[in-house]
Amino acid sequence: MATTLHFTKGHGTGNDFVLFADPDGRLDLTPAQIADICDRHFGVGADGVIRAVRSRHLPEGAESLAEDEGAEWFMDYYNADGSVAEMCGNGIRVYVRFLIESGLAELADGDTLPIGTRGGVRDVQRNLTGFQVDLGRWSLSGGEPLVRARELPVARPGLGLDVGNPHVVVALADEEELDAADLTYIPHLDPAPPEGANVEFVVPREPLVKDGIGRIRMRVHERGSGETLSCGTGAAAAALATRYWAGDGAPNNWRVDVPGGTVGVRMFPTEDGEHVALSGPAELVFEGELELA
Ligand SMILES: N[C@@H](CCC[C@H](N)C(=O)O)C(=O)O
Repeated sequence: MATTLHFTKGHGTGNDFVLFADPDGRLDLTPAQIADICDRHFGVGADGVIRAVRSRHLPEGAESLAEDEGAEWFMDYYNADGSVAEMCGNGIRVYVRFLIESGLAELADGDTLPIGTRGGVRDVQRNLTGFQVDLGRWSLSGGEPLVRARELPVARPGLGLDVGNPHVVVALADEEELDAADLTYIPHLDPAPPEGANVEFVVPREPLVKDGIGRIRMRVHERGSGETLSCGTGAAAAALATRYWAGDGAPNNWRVDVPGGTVGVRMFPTEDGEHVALSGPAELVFEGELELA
């Protein structure tokens, strides 16, 4: 029997998502259905699918509620190939906007909305660029795999980081090299992280620091989705890696230019260690209905 799915299409700096509300957790899509929806030729087309479900209806949501009982809503996130991801920095801003505009949640200026994710509860606030999300504590994930991308002259060492999901950041020689990389192919990582990784390629802007703000340009190949116009957690990982490479005195505020626009990254101390926050726009562009097989 066919089911009709009412969906909203949204994006954050061109990283695009199909969102739908399933408050009681009745509509668990299969990986094949998600891949069909995300197909840019035969489906709606998107980098990922986000289901809005109340945390109490999912086992992972129960963990979110144990962490923060205010995390009523869970961001059930899927990559374009149907695989599950722990977190999505652009997606969570778009998700919060979707919750607000659907009348499912409220968020006044200065207030915080905690959202359950597989990477832990994430706090979202409004800000001048749209929304800011505290991505929580970050860590070096220990690996420095050699990364080889098509059309690049040599393999380069990457830096593994965890910002709730896994990333490997690679510094390239210059903008020419960044433009030349063919990210329609999955970059080859040696050794390959068992859980896979999103791979970010970065170059500094000239100058790297202006008015106290670090500036980089980034392209990304996302695990499970391919090259995207932006990746929020990837931008955070790229800024953290660049600050790490720059050494003492490097700034804690960064502007990351991606093919779909610009996002902001900020590192700040908290009682439980340094956190990294991401800010940027969140747009809802159209609504539609589709028949699920
Ligand atoms: N586009 C997202 C990241 C989505 C998940 C990622 N592909 C993964 O598998 O970890 C972002 O904006 O952070």
